[in-house]
Amino acid sequence: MDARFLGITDLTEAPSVAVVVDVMRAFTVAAWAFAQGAEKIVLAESLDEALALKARHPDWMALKDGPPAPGFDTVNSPGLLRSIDFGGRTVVQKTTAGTVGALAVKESSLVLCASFVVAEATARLLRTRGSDSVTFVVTGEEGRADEDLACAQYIARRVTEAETDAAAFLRRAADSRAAAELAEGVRQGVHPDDVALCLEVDRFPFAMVATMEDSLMVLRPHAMPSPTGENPRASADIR
Ligand SMILES: O=C(O)[C@H](CS(=O)(=O)O)OP(=O)(O)O
Ligand SMILES: [Mg+2]
Repeated sequence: MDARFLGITDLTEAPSVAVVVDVMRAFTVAAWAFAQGAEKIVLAESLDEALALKARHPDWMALKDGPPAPGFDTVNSPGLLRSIDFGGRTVVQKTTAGTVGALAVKESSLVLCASFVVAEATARLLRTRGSDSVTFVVTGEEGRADEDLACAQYIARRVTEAETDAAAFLRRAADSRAAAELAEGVRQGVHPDDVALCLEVDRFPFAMVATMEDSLMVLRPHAMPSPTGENPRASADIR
């Protein structure tokens, strides 16, 4: 498999297959929202769009990064999300890096959103699909965020080498600037467990597939049962 690793601003055209990586924290949060029962996540272009969507659909739940804000139900923190019941709800998510990266490749024929918690399911989906060229969008720090790059490289390796050891990749993520900022309270809307939750490999047995639905980019879980026969809920169509 030919793997490219690009920052959001390096994208000159939509790749055919894109894996958008945001470990800290957007796509760890998205996975937790699905684990807590969310039906789908609408990736919003802006805070105003997120609030407008929620105004149009009062039963939807909106989340943003940074501190809590009026109109938003919660923030971009896996530790805080863990105690929320999203059963059957639609979540609208807007963050600084992750959601922007996904929207940058909305023309791609396959868009997966990923982090360590869905690494194996993401790799398995790419393996199953037989993609020979995959562009990993490293969303943080203009493509240099080491937690995102390490995760992207881990998933890429895992597509071809199922036994790849995660330890060195996780160490880089643990040593990243994002991890330090979360731990030191530089970032807002943080739970003390956030970094640890972002570093859990294969916590969830689903990949996350984003498709365009009525002009909105919508993320859904895509069950990737393991060879041992687990059969997690939910799926999304892949074009
Ligand atoms: O919530 C996050 O960790 C970041 C935003 S910031 O760096 O804290 O301002 O957003 P993400 O898009 O999840 O990287
Ligand atoms: Mg990030």
